[in-house]
Amino acid sequence: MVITVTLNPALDKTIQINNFTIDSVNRVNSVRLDAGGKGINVSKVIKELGGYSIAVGLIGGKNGQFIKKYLDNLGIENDFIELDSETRTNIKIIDPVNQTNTDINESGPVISEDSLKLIKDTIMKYATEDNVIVFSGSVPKGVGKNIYKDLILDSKKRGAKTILDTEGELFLEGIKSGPYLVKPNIHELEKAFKITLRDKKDIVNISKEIIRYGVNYVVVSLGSKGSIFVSKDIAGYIDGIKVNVKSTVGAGDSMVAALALALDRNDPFEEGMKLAAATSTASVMTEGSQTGRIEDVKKILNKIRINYI
Ligand SMILES: Nc1ncnc2c1ncn2[C@@H]1O[C@H](COP(=O)(O)OP(=O)(O)O)[C@@H](O)[C@H]1O
Ligand SMILES: O=P(O)(O)OC[C@H]1O[C@](O)(COP(=O)(O)O)[C@@H](O)[C@@H]1O
Repeated sequence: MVITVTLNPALDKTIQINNFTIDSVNRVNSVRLDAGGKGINVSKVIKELGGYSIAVGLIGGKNGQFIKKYLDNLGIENDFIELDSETRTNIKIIDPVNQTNTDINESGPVISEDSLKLIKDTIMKYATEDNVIVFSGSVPKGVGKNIYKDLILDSKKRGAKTILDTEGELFLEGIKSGPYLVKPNIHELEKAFKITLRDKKDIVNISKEIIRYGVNYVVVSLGSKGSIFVSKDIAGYIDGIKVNVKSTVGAGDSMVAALALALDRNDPFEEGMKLAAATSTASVMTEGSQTGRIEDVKKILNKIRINYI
């Protein structure tokens, strides 16, 4: 089974504005609200792909209740620790005219030591040989940068497979614990290592450095340009597929969802990679942080080709 961990969930508020302009008054065309946060998005996509997951995390206030209800309505099992403070709201401004996506993400509430202990205990309850645990997204204020590293080490000790999708110091610390798979996007990689990645060769080289920490697979997403995957023995890329883009929010989460599901089913890695490419492509065809549609995933899957490097 897949367990998704979202320490900093969000109510995603997607606002559509034609010709969005900073330093000016903008008029809103439409607003939609979705339960968000990276792990929660992963659970939503796993459900759409016909899989099963449990969403674990910290929620609070009205936004937290909105998220819980949203998941309950979708039939996604969840095991949240409830906080006194409010879950954040993340604003996504979509401009269909200029084809831009602007994310304004709040940092989230302050977490007490007691709540942190409760969530750690909850995660460890699920850290067994049968489970794949996905750790993704930012963490709320007051939570140390080594949180993912510690949780991954403890989960691995108990036999669970782990996936890490985060950025900055959380990523740099996290990889030291040797998660089974990591999925940075190219910008996150450049920022974390303070380097410029000019071509595929540069991406493969930095991925090999990450593998030295005991990571089995590094999957680097390149937005509309597709993705690159690297393990100790193989490296390959999948070109991006041109589609009608409605919102890129949650594209990376869709990729992680397919990879987690494939890992849980013991599918060959390359099959999981193809599903990840198709699922993430389908996700950009829907509005807000909604998942891609399974019919689109199936159609796109036929077009996905792996090119070995
Ligand atoms: N504009 C796009 N057109 C087609 N596919 C896209 C587009 N943006 C993202 N994707 C798909 O989603 C995957 C993840 O996107 P990316 O933006 O790199 O992730 P993240 O959301 O983590 O930043 C890409 O590898 C690609 O398969
Ligand atoms: O935890 P972070 O890094 O602030 O990200 C949270 C945001 O990321 C999302 O999960 C989308 O992530 P991706 O577009 O990278 O897949 C939103 O739903 C949410 O608002």
